[in-house]
Amino acid sequence: MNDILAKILDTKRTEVATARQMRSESEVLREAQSRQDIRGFARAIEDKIAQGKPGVIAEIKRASPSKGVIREDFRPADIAASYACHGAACLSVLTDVQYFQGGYDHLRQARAACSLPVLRKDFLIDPYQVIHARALGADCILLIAAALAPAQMRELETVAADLGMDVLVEVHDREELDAALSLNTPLVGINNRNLRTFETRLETTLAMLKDVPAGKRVVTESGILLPEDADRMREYGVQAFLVGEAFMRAPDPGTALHELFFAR
Ligand SMILES: O=C(O)c1ccccc1NCC(=O)[C@H](O)[C@H](O)COP(=O)(O)O
Repeated sequence: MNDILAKILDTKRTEVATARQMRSESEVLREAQSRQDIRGFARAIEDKIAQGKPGVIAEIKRASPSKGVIREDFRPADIAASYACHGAACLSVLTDVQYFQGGYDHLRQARAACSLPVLRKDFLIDPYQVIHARALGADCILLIAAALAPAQMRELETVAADLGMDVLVEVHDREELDAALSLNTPLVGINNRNLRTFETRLETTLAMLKDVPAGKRVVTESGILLPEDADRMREYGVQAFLVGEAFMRAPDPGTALHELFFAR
């Protein structure tokens, strides 16, 4: 239990137990089901790609365990609007408080500021959190294969699908990919960052591409910092990207998105 992922998952178990005491799952479910405002997340990525553009999932995060505080001037609504203006397909919003200084309000504010679909970026281990994601307004959830058994992932995917949400399943190695491929979702995120050691290598995506079957959409995640990084991925046929730090460190995150993907 000495790696950061194990520590985060411990925190999540406590958070879920506390949340259940504060508000029952059936009450949160009623709120989630009453929302009629789902935005197609996978669809938005495919639409961009069909237009010959990259499908960029632009992240909103203040801090991370590996980098500490990344952005001091942190206004989720302004950041979301800037991403929307500069060609993002979707948003990814950190809702974890303890390790990423995220929050539920960040998701609410970002989503209200634009019409882009939103991923709840958090460490989901329990149906309660999936239902809560929709109640907050999320259009997609993240399932991290390093954190979940295959049967758990399938259960959480079913809960998400019943609420109309898409799923991005995240893997870092071949074994996790095999587990992820048992899900229905077409969205397979290959995280270039090892969540236990923080080592980040773009070769992680490139090495695993050949193992992803046709019909799945690879999203390369983490460590895309320079236009050359994006170009390298495109040369190998990768068309969907999840990017955080490169945008969050820039004075205007949307301008940084434009420069990374559209300036040449
Ligand atoms: O980034 C971390 O330190 C981290 C630690 C433990 C679990 C997850 C972590 N990050 C989540 C991500 O993978 C990134 O937020 C995402 O892929 C964007 O990466 P980047 O463009 O490098 O900010």
